[in-house]
Amino acid sequence: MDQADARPSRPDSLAIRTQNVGVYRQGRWILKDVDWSVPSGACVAVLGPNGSGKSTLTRVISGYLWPTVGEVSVLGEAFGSVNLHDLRESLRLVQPTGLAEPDPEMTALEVATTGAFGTVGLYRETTPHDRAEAERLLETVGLHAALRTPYMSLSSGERIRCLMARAMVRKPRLLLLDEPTSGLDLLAREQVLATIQSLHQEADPPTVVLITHHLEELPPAVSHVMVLQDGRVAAQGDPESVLRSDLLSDVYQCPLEVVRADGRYYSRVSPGAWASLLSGGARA
Ligand SMILES: Nc1ncnc2c1ncn2[C@@H]1O[C@H](COP(=O)(O)OP(=O)(O)OP(=O)(O)O)[C@@H](O)[C@H]1O
Repeated sequence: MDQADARPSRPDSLAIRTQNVGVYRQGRWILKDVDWSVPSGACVAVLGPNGSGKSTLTRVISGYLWPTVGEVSVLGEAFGSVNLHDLRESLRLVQPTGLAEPDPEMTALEVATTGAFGTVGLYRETTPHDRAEAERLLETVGLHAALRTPYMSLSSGERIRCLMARAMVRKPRLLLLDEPTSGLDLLAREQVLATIQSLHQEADPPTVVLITHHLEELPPAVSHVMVLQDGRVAAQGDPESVLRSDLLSDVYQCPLEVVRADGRYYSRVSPGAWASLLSGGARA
């Protein structure tokens, strides 16, 4: 099995290891036989269509869902023998919408600064170092002009970049990005991808797991891709070996051609295929 390239800083350690992980719900396996190893410091992607199990796997990795079977280790700690609360201090999950919605009246800088303690309200004192780090990260993600802008006035793309800056304030060792480009227009999407790429180029970067439906949304930093299909691993390995037209046509049940340019990947679907998509050739 192919594994993602290790970064030189921590070449020997695995950020994530799952063995035979399965989640059984309502009479079926929504994840099954998931074996996955992610070296520390790598930027990896989990790719798959709707319902393939991406969010379920994310919840397992972040310790919010206990698998029915299998072993999970995150940041070298085996689930079952680690205090998950302590472990979560070292990881951050970023989602466009979620339970952890910031107070809309807080400024971008205040929201980013709350990353110092992992909650979304300014419930604790922050240090000048936390604020300086939040400001630096907001500049890194291209929000230097929006430091004093209320969160509610930020665009969707700016909000997600603000949340990514927030997630980085305390230098997490694992950063989970769950469909960060969902609902964004082209410019906002590209700004988020540029942000992922630049955060990965920070000194001693966290391991990044990017969850997405679309191969267009993989920045060149991604060194390993796992493709999920119906809760199973359809393929995993380096992007070039995994992002193949035949494989993805099968996974997405749509005849597509994968095009590669400048370290990125794109899917092309010919209008000639549309008739078959509407006549039972694709998912109902
Ligand atoms: N608690 C549950 N009980 C039963 N089925 C569930 C439960 N949670 C998720 N599922 C099902 O498991 C499958 C995988 O769901 P999941 O949300 O992990 O997929 P996904 O790849 O993240 O999908 P999407 O891209 O649409 O967000 C789906 O068919 C979903 O309906």
